Amino acid sequence: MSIPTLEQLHALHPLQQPTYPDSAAVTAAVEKLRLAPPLVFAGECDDLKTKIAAVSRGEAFLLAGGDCAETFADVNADNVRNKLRVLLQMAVVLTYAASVPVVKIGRLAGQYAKPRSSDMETRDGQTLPAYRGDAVNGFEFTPESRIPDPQRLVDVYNASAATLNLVRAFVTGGFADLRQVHTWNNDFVRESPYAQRYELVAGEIERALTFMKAIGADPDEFHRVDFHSSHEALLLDYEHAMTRIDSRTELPYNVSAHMVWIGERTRQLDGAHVEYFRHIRNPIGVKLGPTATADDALSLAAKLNPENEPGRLTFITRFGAARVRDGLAPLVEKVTAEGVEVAWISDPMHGNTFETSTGYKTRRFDDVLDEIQGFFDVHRSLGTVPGGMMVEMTGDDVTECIGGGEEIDEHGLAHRYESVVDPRLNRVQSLELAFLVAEMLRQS
Ligand SMILES: O=C[C@H](O)[C@H](O)COP(=O)(O)O
Ligand SMILES: C=C(OP(=O)(O)O)C(=O)O
Repeated sequence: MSIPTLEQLHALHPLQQPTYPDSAAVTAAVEKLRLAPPLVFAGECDDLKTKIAAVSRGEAFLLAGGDCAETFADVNADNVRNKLRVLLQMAVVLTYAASVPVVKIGRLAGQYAKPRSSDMETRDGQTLPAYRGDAVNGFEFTPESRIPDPQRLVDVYNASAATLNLVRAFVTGGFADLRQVHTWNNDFVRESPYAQRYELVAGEIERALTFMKAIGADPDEFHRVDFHSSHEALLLDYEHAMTRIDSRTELPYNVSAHMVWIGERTRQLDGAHVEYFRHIRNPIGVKLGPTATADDALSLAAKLNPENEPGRLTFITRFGAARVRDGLAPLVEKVTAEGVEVAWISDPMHGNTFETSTGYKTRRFDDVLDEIQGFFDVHRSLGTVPGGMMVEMTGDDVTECIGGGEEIDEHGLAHRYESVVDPRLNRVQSLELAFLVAEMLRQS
């Protein structure tokens, strides 16, 4: 099946695309990207697909995490390492407490484009185009900065290449070695009860490793981890330009990330995003929010995974804590009854956002936790598999979400609010979540 041309996709009027003032500059950027080396290889995407198939059978748990929106300014070693470190800590906690392998996926090395509720933003009486991520325009609230610039698509490629290069170096070059479990915790807030709890887990792992080594077992898996990249494939100019035919199979793959997903706002069955996604062979995700019906899910599965290939399709559900129990159950029930192969993942962030009286977009830690609990409850009651979670988090001590052990309140948000779009769990909240979800996983 050959992939549609970019012109054919644009003829379907894709939603959430920027309006560029200079179309020749868009063509030039796209042509440049078409010649760029791949960021990932098709074989790596296939490996991830196999792992997600195991997730859907309940043999592994998927942990996806990273920024809501990456920024070019944050492409540096400290930032990438901090994010990776918390993800590795979360994965260790989940693996140790629940005794299941964890498939690790970063929302990184490409998560630069954001769908927005409104095209325009007004501040102090001035109205400008909304910020749509560094892939599109600048965050600075000036008319010049908010003009969509297609050169940014090339910048996304370069930033993603630099990030992925660092990630690959970290995960294979010793940083992710299990013998570093203590080191990952070194500069953690010592008073945090979760850092202390983590120390206990790390101590037990260390003893187990020493024992294994003593009996002559020191497998490769102790020294390196598999880590995968993902992002919302929103900007079709970029995603189409980053699609290549795999020389082994002659099939098209998006080579900008191992896994890509379709957002809640662009999952229309006859829309351009679904049309593009049905042609690529990567493992793919689709967000399903409270307006999704079981028939929507079935139609999406039929179109995106007609061969019902295990690991190909992941539904990432984001109903909100208040609606997850009633809303998710009918979907899972019908999709399962129809024999559809799918991994179910909870996104406990996007259905739980609200704005404080002081103007901060935030989420309550308790709502995030409750949505995941609801997700587990639904799957437990139906005998299906709660496959994993995708969270917006950072490795830094930001104050963007309310609650958690540190008890950040509305006033505390101002202390260190750095996200350019949606609020992320900070380091302590992320680790705390991992311990609480590990408990749910153990019980399920
Ligand atoms: O990350 C998701 C969306 O891009 C985000 O929630 C949209 O936010 P908005 O409603 O402020 O546009
Ligand atoms: C935009 C996102 O989510 P959703 O499509 O679910 O709103 C996201 O995950 O960044």
